[in-house]
Amino acid sequence: MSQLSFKGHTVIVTGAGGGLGKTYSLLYASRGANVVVNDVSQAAAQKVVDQITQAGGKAVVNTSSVTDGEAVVKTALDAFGGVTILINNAGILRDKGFRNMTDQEFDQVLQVHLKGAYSCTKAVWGIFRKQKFGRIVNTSSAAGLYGNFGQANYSAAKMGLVAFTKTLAREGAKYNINATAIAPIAASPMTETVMPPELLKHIQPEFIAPFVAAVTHPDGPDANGKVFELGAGYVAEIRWERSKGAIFKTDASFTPSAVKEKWSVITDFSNPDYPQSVTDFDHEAVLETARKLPPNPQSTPEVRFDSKTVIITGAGQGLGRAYALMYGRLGANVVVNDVSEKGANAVVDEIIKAGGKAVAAVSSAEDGDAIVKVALEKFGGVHVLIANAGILRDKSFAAMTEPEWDAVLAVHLRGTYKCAKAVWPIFLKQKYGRIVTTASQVGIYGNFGQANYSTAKAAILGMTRSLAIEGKKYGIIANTIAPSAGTAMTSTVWPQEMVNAFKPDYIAPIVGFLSSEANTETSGKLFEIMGGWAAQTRWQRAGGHGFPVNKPLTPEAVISKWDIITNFDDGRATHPSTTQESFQQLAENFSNVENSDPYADPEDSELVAKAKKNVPESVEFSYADKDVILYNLSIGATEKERQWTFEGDEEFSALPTFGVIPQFQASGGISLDWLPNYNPAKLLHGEQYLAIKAPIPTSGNLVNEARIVEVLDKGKAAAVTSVVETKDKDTGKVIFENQSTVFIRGAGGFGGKRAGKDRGAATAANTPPQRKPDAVVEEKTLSQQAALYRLNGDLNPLHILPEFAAVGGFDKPILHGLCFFGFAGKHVFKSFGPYKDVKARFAGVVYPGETLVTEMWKEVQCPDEICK
Ligand SMILES: CCCCCCC[C@@H](O)CC(=O)SCCNC(=O)CCNC(=O)[C@H](O)C(C)(C)COP(=O)(O)OP(=O)(O)OC[C@H]1O[C@@H](n2cnc3c(N)ncnc32)[C@H](O)[C@@H]1OP(=O)(O)O
Repeated sequence: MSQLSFKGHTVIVTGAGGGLGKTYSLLYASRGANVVVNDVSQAAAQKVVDQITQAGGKAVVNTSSVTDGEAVVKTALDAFGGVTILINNAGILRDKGFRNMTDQEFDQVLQVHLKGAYSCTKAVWGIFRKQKFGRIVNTSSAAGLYGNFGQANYSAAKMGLVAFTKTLAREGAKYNINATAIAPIAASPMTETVMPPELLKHIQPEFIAPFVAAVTHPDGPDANGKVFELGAGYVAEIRWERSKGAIFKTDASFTPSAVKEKWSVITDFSNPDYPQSVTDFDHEAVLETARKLPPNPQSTPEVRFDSKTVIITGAGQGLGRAYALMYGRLGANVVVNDVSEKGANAVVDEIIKAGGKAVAAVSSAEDGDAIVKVALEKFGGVHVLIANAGILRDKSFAAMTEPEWDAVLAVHLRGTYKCAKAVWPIFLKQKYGRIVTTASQVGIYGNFGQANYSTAKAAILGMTRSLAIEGKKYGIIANTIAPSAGTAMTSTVWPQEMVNAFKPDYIAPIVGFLSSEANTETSGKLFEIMGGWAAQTRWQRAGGHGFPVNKPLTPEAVISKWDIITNFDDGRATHPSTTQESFQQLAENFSNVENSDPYADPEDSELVAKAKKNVPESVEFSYADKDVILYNLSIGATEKERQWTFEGDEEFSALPTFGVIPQFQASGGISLDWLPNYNPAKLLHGEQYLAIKAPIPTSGNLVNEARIVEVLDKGKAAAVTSVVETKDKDTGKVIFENQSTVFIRGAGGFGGKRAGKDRGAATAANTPPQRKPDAVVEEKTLSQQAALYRLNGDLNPLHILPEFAAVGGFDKPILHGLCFFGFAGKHVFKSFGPYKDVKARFAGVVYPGETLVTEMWKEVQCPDEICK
């Protein structure tokens, strides 16, 4: 495809003073875009702008904080009169173990990554809608997708951006606004602080920028709402994969013990789904199945919470209330948190009346310390945290106000953070704790009108995964649920019928099992739950494509491999569940070095280098049974050997050395007239190597690719070796590899190198063992052997015209090298059976009618590990 141009586009790149942002800016500018280089460092941004303008590009500096999106966009409007592409790239790190992370460190990271992306996107959104074009790239991270040690803040922000992207994609689609999330691994001033230099050299930002350019170009591939992992030349899409899940009867037998009994069904991914949105689910079928089920079998001992103290936030009604009542029934000390004193007290009364133990903790979920204080004062400890509190402020992104964004993020995300933070030291100390946080299907798949809510919910998932990792060795287990239940919150958006069918009571048992002592294994996982159905959801990653690391990557190259990057169905898809697993596949690409000219050799003279570069067109070879029979006959097969001479024989086959025939026109067609004093009559076949890589078909269409691999100057003569790969034309499967050396007398002395490289089996020594041969076959060739062999395709007059042979220095025509090669190959086959490769040096000429003697030794090669 022709080079993508960004002429007429204005691109805002945030955090563009270094690393990825700088690389994006340079690439866009080199492709004709106007670039707004945003960075809080004036000096760094100016440097990038200078570099662009010196190269003839157009760019301006903006030093506003990304949380002031209006100011960033104003620079674009002032300088270039518009904006078409926004790359939300700015970011900071404040890595800390969760125990030591300060609120400030948490807030700062969320502020720059999440609020920054929100603010800049908000500022371009109206413009994009009006002009009916816009491209947005949000920068996520593997740490967000999978969680990471010491990055609870960063994981939250980065996972939040995934859902933000998915919601923007839904809302922007009809305005031709596309949003894409990337999880790049690249060396940058930010990663330099956390990664070893050895690693950094492999993960250059230049491998990321072409992808970003490709997905933001108007003619780019469809990446709207999609998420990609990329780095070190490797690129793959990831998507959600959901287990079929388990269905429970929604009666009194739906308990945590019943959930335990069916846990392996919930987490069974043998027949998964790939939902695209919150609506990709057959509610009615689930309810129908649930209704018909017998009471749920219970595991023993019963899952209970005696002497465990459980904090539930937002427990005055809905889901939180259902949880509180369940825990009360199962023996727990229940701390009922709610902002509503009335709501909290009512639930406490209900629990106590039923014989349970409970206390109200009336405060905002953001005041985690106050809630934990109540638990400690009343019950002397805390073992379980169910972070459930939440609010909705649904609005289309165009209409959403900053307070609406902030309020939702504060209650859901900061509330969950503050409560987790408050219980964390207690959990660490007692080496026990269970956390269940609340995401939403909206946070998994994105949803129209819920940019704030989906972002907050996904952020909770990212944070929880980091907590699961950090808590592991302290017996702390943390999971996230995405419940759909009829609650006061959902009743504003759901029809009444659905609210009734999806009772909060049907979520509680799953939460109960996850938060119980009985759950010792499941941590950092995500579950979708509703109406008696529960399933696990995880990432699936396409097999992806590894671009060669020694070649600059281009947007065009990315687009050319789009089908592979986004193909989940070619059997190569994986399920990374940690940053380490995610990174492994990227790291495998470190060694993906493509030799643009695999046969180039720095020692080659200009003459030779030029000859090697001259790659002939591929040559096709079609053949039928009779070509096989002719070949077999021409190397001495008889009418009695019907497997070689009668096409109707059950074992009809080609003799193994037939492998030299399909390639002959390709290797023989390589031009040699560039050699000094080249005379075709002086050419002799010097050596042949044949590898048989697949069963030999008795007819077919093959295709041959030939290259010169080596040219040696033997003083008086030249020795030229070619390599030919023969493939099945339809399947591309390699069937033969040949390496042929021709020896051209009188064409040497051109100043080339004398000795060749080790090409493995193709340059194997030809010295036979000292002992007597294990087998000897003698066979007389026919006087017309060469005349017959010619018909396989080598029409060299050397083998038929005495006058031509005379110029070559022979008093009569000589036999084709490959003819007596075939005889010898047949002798080996008859004596020892099939072989996979064969190498010969033609050390002397053979005249038709002479007798060939093949002496054979069977050598058993002892593998190193046995013989050492
Ligand atoms: C399929 C792909 C396309 C192929 C197209 C082929 C078209 C066909 O139609 C052509 C043919 O079939 S011709 C018939 C078959 N070939 C022959 O009969 C050649 C027999 N060999 C000879 O005559 C000599 O070995 C001879 C003349 C080759 C060499 O003898 P000398 O000149 O005496 O060489 P010597 O002094 O022993 O060694 C000089 C350097 O050359 C290397 N060498 C020797 N024999 C070689 C050989 N057969 N192949 C490759 N290299 C060879 C030596 O190792 C030596 O190298 P160095 O000096 O670096 O040690």
